[in-house]
Amino acid sequence: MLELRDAHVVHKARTGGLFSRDRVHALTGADLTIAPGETVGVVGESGCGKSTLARVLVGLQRPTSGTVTLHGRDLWAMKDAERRHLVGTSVGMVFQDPSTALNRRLPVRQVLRDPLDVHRRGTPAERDARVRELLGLVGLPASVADALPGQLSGGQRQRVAVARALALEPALLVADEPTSALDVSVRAQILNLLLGLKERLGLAMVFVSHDIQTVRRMSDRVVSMYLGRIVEQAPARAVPLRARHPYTRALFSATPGLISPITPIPLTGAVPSATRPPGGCPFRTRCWRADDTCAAAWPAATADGDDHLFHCHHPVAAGATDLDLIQERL
Ligand SMILES: Nc1ncnc2c1ncn2[C@@H]1O[C@H](COP(=O)(O)OP(=O)(O)OP(=O)(O)O)[C@@H](O)[C@H]1O
Repeated sequence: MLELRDAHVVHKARTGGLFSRDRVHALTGADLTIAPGETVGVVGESGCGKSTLARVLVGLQRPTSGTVTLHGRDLWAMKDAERRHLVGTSVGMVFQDPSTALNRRLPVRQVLRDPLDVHRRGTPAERDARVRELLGLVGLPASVADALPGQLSGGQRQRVAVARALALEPALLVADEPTSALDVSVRAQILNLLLGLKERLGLAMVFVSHDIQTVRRMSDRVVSMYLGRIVEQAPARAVPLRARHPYTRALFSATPGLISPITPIPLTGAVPSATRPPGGCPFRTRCWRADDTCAAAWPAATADGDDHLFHCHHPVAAGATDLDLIQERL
């Protein structure tokens, strides 16, 4: 349904609000395919390019190079209006903060009608009916239609944002940190809502989150990113113990309660700057398994069974425990 091929995003770096000569490598050589109905979770430390990947997938960010193909059509080879129509009707996006994502001056009814009006869906009466249907779909009473977003709770606002994303019956929903701006008490409700909608509507979903436990619970496939690179894609049931990339293992071992209460696999040093990512494998400066080979070249993808790809010259053995890796690290 959606395919990225060798997608790169390079930004001009900003220092103190001014552009400098440096370039930020936000996304490097990303290959990713999203099949109908599947949920792909994206994990990685802050600044690794998760949001950039999401923005590229929904056509909000044009890749510096590489292709994005939606329903077999190259997004950036078409006219702007055509692309906006194709993306607008096939992909819904839910952002992190519903307070800024929704127009505060418009009542919810108009927020939800907007995409229907823009894409001229149905008659005015059918659009009103769709607004009522959307509110029901996300578990909100019809009376919410008259409220302004500011009169709603954070959880209700995010439900409205989900409803708006679903207005045109997209086949794919991309959710970038959809719960991180919400109170802990309502996070589970929004996650359950998304899971329910996915089942009910047969949606494919890309789910970006810092919360690794949640990504694992929500996803069929987990994509692990480091410094702009997708380093591994594995079935959610295979992580963490059958993940093969040392970074994926280290990331998951730092999540309390996931495997065992032992200390995480220690990584040395800080994440290098995205303006000067190390050549070869960018993780090599922190990886306990790295050697000269890792500096020489970015490793090609290796397959480990169906639906599992990793980029590593010295992968971890499938099934190695955290304790095995900590001992190896020492
Ligand atoms: N418009 C921009 N101009 C310059 N640099 C940018 C821009 N957008 C993103 N970046 C940089 O690109 C890199 C990737 O950013 P991105 O927001 O995609 O990461 P992320 O993994 O989503 O981070 P977080 O988890 O903190 O949201 C970062 O180094 C970021 O500072």
